[in-house]
Amino acid sequence: MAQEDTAQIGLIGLGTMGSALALNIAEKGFPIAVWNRKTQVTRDFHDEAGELADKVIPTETHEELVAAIAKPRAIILMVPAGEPVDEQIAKLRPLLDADDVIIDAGNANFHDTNRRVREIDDVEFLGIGVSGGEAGARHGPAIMGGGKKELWDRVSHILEAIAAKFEGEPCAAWMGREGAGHFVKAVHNGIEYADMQMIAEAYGVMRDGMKMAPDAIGDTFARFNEGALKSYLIEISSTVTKAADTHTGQPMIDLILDKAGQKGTGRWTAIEAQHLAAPIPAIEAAVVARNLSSRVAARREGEDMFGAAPMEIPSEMISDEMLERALIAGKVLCYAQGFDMIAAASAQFGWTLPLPEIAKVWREGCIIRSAMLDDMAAALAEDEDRNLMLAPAFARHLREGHVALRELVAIGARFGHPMPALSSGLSYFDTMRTARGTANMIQAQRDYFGEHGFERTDGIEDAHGPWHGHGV
Ligand SMILES: NC(=O)C1=CN([C@@H]2O[C@H](COP(=O)(O)OP(=O)(O)OC[C@H]3O[C@@H](n4cnc5c(N)ncnc54)[C@H](OP(=O)(O)O)[C@@H]3O)[C@@H](O)[C@H]2O)C=CC1
Ligand SMILES: O=C(CO)[C@H](O)[C@H](O)COP(=O)(O)O
Repeated sequence: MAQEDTAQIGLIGLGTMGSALALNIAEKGFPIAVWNRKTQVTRDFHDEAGELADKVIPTETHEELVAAIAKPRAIILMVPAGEPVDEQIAKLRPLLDADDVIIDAGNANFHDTNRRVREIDDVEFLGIGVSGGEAGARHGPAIMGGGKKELWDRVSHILEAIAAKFEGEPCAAWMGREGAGHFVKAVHNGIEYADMQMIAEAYGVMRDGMKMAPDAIGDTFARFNEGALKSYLIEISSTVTKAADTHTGQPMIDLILDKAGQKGTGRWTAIEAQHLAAPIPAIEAAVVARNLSSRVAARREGEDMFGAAPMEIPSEMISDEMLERALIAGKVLCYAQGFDMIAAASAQFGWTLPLPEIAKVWREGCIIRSAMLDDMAAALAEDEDRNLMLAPAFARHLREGHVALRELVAIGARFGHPMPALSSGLSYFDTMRTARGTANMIQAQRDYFGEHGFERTDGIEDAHGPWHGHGV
């Protein structure tokens, strides 16, 4: 086939995600012009594109890139969030026409996307969340779009073509105005953090409490993946636990330092949840767990002083089945918290975020894809305002799973296995089924020291206690 000389779309940033996305776009039949900061990367990318090379137009300047794309142009940015995005926008703006659109497909902070939508008045701008890692970007990611609907409609034929499909339906949809797509992607990543942390906690129980070898742990995760837990994260947990290091032949997992990295999306979700007063304790606990994991030296000092926390758990007290049931309950609670936060943002920002559609988009392609998501989409379509834990299908999982979750968390406390996400999930569950909580004590204390007032159970509002000589 002859080399195309006009591209239907452009892409900046041929790193892990950008290169995979560009090949996916080319493979779906859309000629694409590409540019990368290091020019050699662009040349190598084109040289290595194989039979897709004819659909890839390598360019070495922004001017060349812009000239290679059919009008009205669409250019995807796939560079690190923050300054690199602003820099690329600044370079492109003088070269583009008013109806051209820059599409930031990285993991931007949605506040930055809101700002860019407001500030960029000479070209169009869309912010889209893309999930699925390298393999997803190459063969079908989940895509969460944000910005003007008419702009989304203009490029959606390309985005839907490259997206993952669930029973033929593209996992790509418009979420709402401004930074709505990046917001939904951030919450996706928050759920991802919590789910990963819960799996890591179960792994810790198997490794240190049940003294299981990595291969056996991998087999257990593989078994979990045949039931209600079926999901990408459980599947890859099995794969990574069973892999051997090519240099030493030892289990790879044993050679990885227990210090988790993070690029920001989980933290942004936790921070935003506080602004929204949206309760997402399992997600927050997962962010804290990553932060704590980085305190390697301090943890070693702690172990030297107090002794290692995790102890072997008597075999009659623990089982695979308990772990599986606890993880099922935990997983439901991760998603319930995430969707609750999305609903809170929808109300706060006036975005009308489409909750059932979000669950549908997450059914394939993304990192948190799971067999539960189709049922979640149905439950949210039935009643968007109901917390997912109250929907019959998920209430059933929780009825069956919370006993195991409770036993596991109790065992964790007794035998020194930290379970920040699982225990936060349990605590959330218990709080959410306690009609009479204990915040009356908080209110009494606030009123005592600050005359803050409280609402009485008999309906009297802005009441005060008798502590300083006056009541009601
Ligand atoms: N990796 C993943 O699983 C996922 C990542 N994302 C998001 O996608 C985006 C890209 O991530 P990823 O592909 O993993 O990152 P990589 O580090 O693999 O690639 C980064 C790319 O951005 C370019 N770049 C870096 N800094 C600048 C700059 N200042 N100006 C211009 N170009 C720059 C690099 O160019 P050069 O070759 O010249 O260094 C490279 O092409 C990020 O926002 C990330 O959060 C989203 C979903 C999943
Ligand atoms: O968006 C992603 C997956 O959905 C990226 O892989 C992201 O980098 C994951 O977050 P972190 O690096 O903080 O673990």
